[in-house]
This record gives sequence, C-alpha cells and structure tokens, in this order.
Amino acid sequence: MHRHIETLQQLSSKTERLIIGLMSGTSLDGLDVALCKIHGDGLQSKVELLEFTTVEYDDTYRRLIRDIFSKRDVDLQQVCLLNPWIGTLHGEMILECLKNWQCQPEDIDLIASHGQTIFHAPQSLHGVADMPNATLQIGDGDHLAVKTGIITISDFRQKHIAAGGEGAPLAVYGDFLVFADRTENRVMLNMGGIANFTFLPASLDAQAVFSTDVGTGNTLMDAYVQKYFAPKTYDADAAIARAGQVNQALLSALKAHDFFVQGFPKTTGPELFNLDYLARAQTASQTQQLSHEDVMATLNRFSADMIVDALNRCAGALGEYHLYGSGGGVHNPLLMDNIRSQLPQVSVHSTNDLGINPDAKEAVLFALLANECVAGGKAQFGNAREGIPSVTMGKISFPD
Ligand SMILES: Nc1ncnc2c1ncn2[C@@H]1O[C@H](COP(=O)(O)OP(=O)(O)OP(=O)(O)O)[C@@H](O)[C@H]1O
Ligand SMILES: CC(=O)N[C@H]1[C@@H]2OC[C@@H](O2)[C@@H](O)[C@@H]1O[C@H](C)C(=O)O
Repeated sequence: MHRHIETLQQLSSKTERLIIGLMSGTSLDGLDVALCKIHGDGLQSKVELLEFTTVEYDDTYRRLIRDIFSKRDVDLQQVCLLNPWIGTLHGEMILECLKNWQCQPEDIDLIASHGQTIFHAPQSLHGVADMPNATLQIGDGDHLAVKTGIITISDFRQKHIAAGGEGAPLAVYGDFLVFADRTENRVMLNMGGIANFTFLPASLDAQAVFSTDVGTGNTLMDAYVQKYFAPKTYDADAAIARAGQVNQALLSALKAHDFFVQGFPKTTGPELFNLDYLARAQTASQTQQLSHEDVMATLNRFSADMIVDALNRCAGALGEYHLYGSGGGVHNPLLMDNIRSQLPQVSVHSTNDLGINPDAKEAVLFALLANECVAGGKAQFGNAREGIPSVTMGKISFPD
C-alpha cells in the first residue's frame, strides 16, 4: 500500500483530527484560515475552533483576481498562471499562520481548501442550451500540499455539480452536521459577497433541510465603494449608507430581475450582481443623478429586503425559527437593523452564540467537508431534489 494511502487510513480511524479550513470568498478581503479540532464525523461531529485569522490580501492579489473574476473575456494565460500561483501563495500563508500559532505542519492532519472562485455559472445564469451547471475555483490543491507538506483536500464544488447540484451553497452540509438542534428550527444566514441561508429543522430530518443563495450580501456595496470611495474597500460600519436616503425608484428597479422570481434553491454571484446591474437599474429608474450616499443607502436596503423576502417566501416551510448570522455582513449595523426591523417575530443572533466566530464559519465548514471526505460518508446529508446531493466532496492531494 502506498504510504500516503496508509496515512489516510490511519487518519480516518482517529477520534479527532486537526484540520485547517480555508475560505477565500468573493469579497477578496483575505484568506480565512481556521484551525479546527474535529471530533468524530457525520452528525456526531464536534468542532472546536482553536485558531482563526484572516490573512489580508495585498493590492497585487486583489488586482490580479479582479482582472479575471466573474468576467467572460479574460486572458487565458493569466488564468493558467494564477492557478498554481494562488495555490502556492495560500500554502505560504498557512505556513506563516502555523508559525504564529507555534504549530508544526506535522501536527496538522489535513488542509481543506476552497480555492478562489473566478466564475460561477449555473444553467440559470449562463443560459447556454445543453450545457451543464458550472463553477470554477483556482489555487490548485497540489501546490498547497507540496508547499506545506500537508495532505490537502480541495475543489469541493465539482462533485456537487456532477451529482446534479449547482456547486453551491455547500455550507448546508457543515451547517447540518454541527448546528442542527432538536430544541429549535434554525436559519443559518451567511452574508459575504453573496447572501445565502440554510434551514435546519428541529426534527433533524435531512430531507427537510434546505439551502439557497438569496441575492447580494456585500458585493454591490463593496464594488460601489471601491469605485467611488477608493482607497476604501467597503462601507465600514455603514457610515456612507447611513448618510444617505433610500431611493424607492432605484430600489424597485434593483428588485425587478427574474432571479428574484425563480424558485429555490438557486445560486448566483457577481457575474450577475455587479456595477453594470446597478447602472441598468439606475437607467431604468432615471436615478443616475443620485448622491453616492443615497445609492449606498439603497444598496444596503436592497440586500436586506431580498434576504427578508426570501425568508418570507419560505415561511411556510420554516415555521418559527431562530436566525444565526455569519459572514462580514454581520458587522454592517445598518444591514442588520434593516433585517431585524422587518423580521420582528424572529430572534436574530450571530453564530458567536453557537460558539463559532461568524467570520470563521465558512472556513470551518470546509474543514468539516474535508473531515467527511476522509472519515464520514455514513450520514445521509440531504435531499438531491433540493440541490443537496448526498456525496463525498473534495479531491485529495498528497505532498509528494
Ligand atoms: N465593520 C464592517 N462594516 C460594514 N461591512 C463590513 C464590516 N466588516 C466586514 N464587512 C463586510 O464584509 C465583507 C467581507 O465578508 P466575508 O469575508 O464574509 O465575504 P466573503 O467570504 O469574501 O464572501 P462570500 O462568502 O460571498 O464569497 C467586506 O467586504 C465588507 O463588505
Ligand atoms: C461559487 C461560490 O464560490 N459561491 C459562494 C459565494 O459566496 C456565498 C455564496 O456565493 C455561496 O453560494 C458560495 O459560498 C459558500 C461558502 C457556500 O457554498 O455555501
């Protein structure tokens, strides 16, 4: 037997595994690195978040990714170069984190790497007849494995598509394993670039779990700030949006898109929600002259309204529920106020109340997917008809 297969076999029979979960999201703010101790697997999984940090990306990284991210016409050579470059860079970032945490690479069982999404194209978005759902993450796992010497599991989204899904949201799997609770129905709402939620029924019935993207989280607000308020990259504490007024005509135009009429589950990305989308809505509503503050106030409300609208449209299935927020959007006080005020009957928390830092949640969830890849496979996760196929995700890279 190859020694790496033997290592995997040993790993799969351990009672606890040390796994580094990585998430590099659509906001391009940095690489989220979560050192997790995961006990058990499947519905018995228990996670302890030992360390967490976001390694900020520098301007070069942001510029190189922005040049190709969610764009249809790009320099293919550049995409090819960035694939190993990002893998190696993420490996170096991990080594730096391990040094800061006084850990050795040999102490770590696995890396779970999401990679960098550069294009997300479900059928509903690309609309090309006879072509499948598709999504592309770069930052190849082999480069992480070789750079760090740690077995790396990566590229989680392809199996989901192969099994009939859209390649997202994947958070639902880890949400179900660690946050489902017999005492209450839960909605786990993540507000990164894009907002999505997972519904976890108190019945713990995997068939009743569901998950969907709902629209924008921060992506439009971030893009607008980066264009008109550079060098700011986001609207810290909603200072800009708070200085403006919501414009109802623009708000209605922003909401007038087929994406919001489509049933659930569905996924999306900045391929749809970008500054061109805003420009079209401004033209349609004749609001090109609005102040930047008013535009920001409207974009903030747009995100909140579409999150609330999606939750309300699913209300029959959700029953009474508690909502747990995560992702950078929980730090946007106006966004949170706009959500809270429209859901007076719902108790709104952050995942902090469940012991997981809301900024770390997605990275933790990828660590759980890697844990399932090597040790799980026993739990029925969900309902393929609802876009949650019960499959093992991730590709395994050995360090040599
Ligand atoms: N103090 C704050 N005030 C307002 N917004 C904030 C604050 N802190 C973070 N954010 C928002 O959160 C964003 C980052 O969120 P997060 O890291 O969850 O995104 P991501 O993981 O890249 O996205 P996705 O999960 O959609 O791919 C920032 O770009 C910013 O818009
Ligand atoms: C293709 C892609 O990277 N999608 C992300 C993005 O960011 C939020 C939302 O859109 C979600 O569908 C997904 O990430 C999370 C981690 C998920 O798959 O659950």
